[in-house]
Amino acid sequence: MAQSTIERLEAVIAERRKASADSSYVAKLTARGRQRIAQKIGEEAVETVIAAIQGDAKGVVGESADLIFHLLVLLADMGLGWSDVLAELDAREGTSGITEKLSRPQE
Ligand SMILES: N=c1c2ncn([C@@H]3O[C@H](COP(=O)(O)OP(=O)(O)OP(=O)(O)O)[C@@H](O)[C@H]3O)c2ncn1[C@@H]1O[C@H](COP(=O)(O)O)[C@@H](O)[C@H]1O
Repeated sequence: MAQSTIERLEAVIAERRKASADSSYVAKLTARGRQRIAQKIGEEAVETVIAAIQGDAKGVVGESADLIFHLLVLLADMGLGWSDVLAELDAREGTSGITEKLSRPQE
């Protein structure tokens, strides 16, 4: 099966975690610790929110990419992966009242 963009990026992040901090952003950020990685997620989330409020669609796309990238770095640092997040979302499928309402046949 073809790898998704997220899966390819996860593999790159896993590899770059082992690189030298001089040659890799992932290695440099990882060396600074989980608190700093988490802080970067907060910063990127705020930048996404600001772009959204400004109606800056290109900005939202760029900041969302930064946000998801940093989230993947955090998941890797915690021994987790995107598949864990997808499994959680799958488990929630059909549990929301809104989803049930939307999927119920019209009377
Ligand atoms: N997708 C990304 C990616 N998105 C954002 N960034 C980096 O995230 C940083 C965010 O910018 P900021 O201005 O907020 O932060 P900064 O001032 O550079 O750094 P801080 O000291 O503030 O943490 C920038 O340095 C970007 O280069 C990324 N760095 C790497 N990747 C991917 O990760 C791969 C491995 O990268 P290296 O680890 O550098 O080899 C690359 O091939 C890319 O595919």
